Amino acid sequence: LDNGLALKPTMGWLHWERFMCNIDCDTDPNNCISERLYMQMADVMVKEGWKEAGYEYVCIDDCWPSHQRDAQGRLQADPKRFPGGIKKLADYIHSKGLKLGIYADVGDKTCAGYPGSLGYYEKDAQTFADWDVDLLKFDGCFMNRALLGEGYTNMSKALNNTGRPILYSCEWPLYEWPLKQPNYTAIRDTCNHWRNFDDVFDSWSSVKSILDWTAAHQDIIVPAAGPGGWNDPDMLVIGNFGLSHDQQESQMALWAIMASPLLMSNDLRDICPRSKELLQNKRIIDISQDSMGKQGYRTAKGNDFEVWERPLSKKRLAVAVLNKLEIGGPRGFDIGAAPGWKICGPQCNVTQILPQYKEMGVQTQQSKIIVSVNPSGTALLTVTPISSDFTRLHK
Ligand SMILES: OC[C@@H]1[C@H](O)[C@H](O)[C@@H](O)CN1C(=S)Nc1ccc(F)cc1
Repeated sequence: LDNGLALKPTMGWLHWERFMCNIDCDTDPNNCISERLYMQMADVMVKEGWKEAGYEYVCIDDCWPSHQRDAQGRLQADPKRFPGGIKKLADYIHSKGLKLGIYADVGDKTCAGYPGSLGYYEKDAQTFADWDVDLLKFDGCFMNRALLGEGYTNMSKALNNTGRPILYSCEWPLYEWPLKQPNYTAIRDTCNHWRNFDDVFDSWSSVKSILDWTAAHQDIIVPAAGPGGWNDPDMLVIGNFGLSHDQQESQMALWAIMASPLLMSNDLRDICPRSKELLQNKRIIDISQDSMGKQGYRTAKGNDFEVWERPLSKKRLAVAVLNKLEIGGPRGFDIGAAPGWKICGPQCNVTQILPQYKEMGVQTQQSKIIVSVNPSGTALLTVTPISSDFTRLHK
């Protein structure tokens, strides 16, 4: 969507996978969906280097509203859980130099049964603009599938008509695939990023299913990605409970290769240091945020390895090698066998980023570079060609 936003994949935090629809603030005040949760996350994001690393949007998901619209027909936050209201929360988030995201639904109700926006697109868009909201995640539940496109495009226009730049995150293709293959040109024209596939869960099988779906549909979805519009494979679940450290490295590496939004869903108030270091790894974030904005894709698969590659600016290439075998120990893979290796001519610089940082120095087309990859883990590297005139001029 050409609204000047999401020129790089959106980075931030989104409550859903970790906090879901926990509205019991009486017995669980620290984890319920309340203004306090987002204010505390914002505080931590500033204090603990998340903002500095690039994480900017603090996003509310489902279950924030009251079940009734107000007398003017406007959505309103649950008064007990958001006593200050959304505008005041946005002011607080902005005072921290961060941006606020909110959630609504194209149909009659949200997926959790709160008021939907069908019939209220203009009013809800104006309400969010009046509250100084910076992002809208627009879900697709309780909607006639044949009318999804109309709904998503009408809300896109409504947001634009408010005059406030609001990043528009859609679930249009996810809900349309069961009906027909979505038109990704229309989707890119309408949204800043779009969910294509099932909700992520805190498990390796969930992350694998998202990668398998993405690879199976890459010819259709990858060309649609670029500055202003991205494929959204859903939240980062790094820092929670279900992924081993190797699997966390796999999600971080492959979400960067896929040019995916980096929206964490975890508890930043209580996260293990290794996960924090991984999520704040500058070299991986640089791949994700690369200025050329071209999505990577799976280039090889075999012997229970997968190679995913992403073209980067300045003729560089990011290469990720995923070991899909979940038995045995670390296995060696020759990066020289990666399809993209042909860019290493006559020479190239190779830097390994995961599982640990290692400068591998100058290599040639014929180099044999064996990287060790743990079961369900990923090795992530960048390859930088050294052109011959460079070498001649810099002898
Ligand atoms: O209610 C909101 C929740 C999150 O926003 C997800 O990111 C959205 O994809 C939708 N969503 C949920 S749980 N959707 C949903 C998931 C499973 C299901 F059987 C019915 C609805």
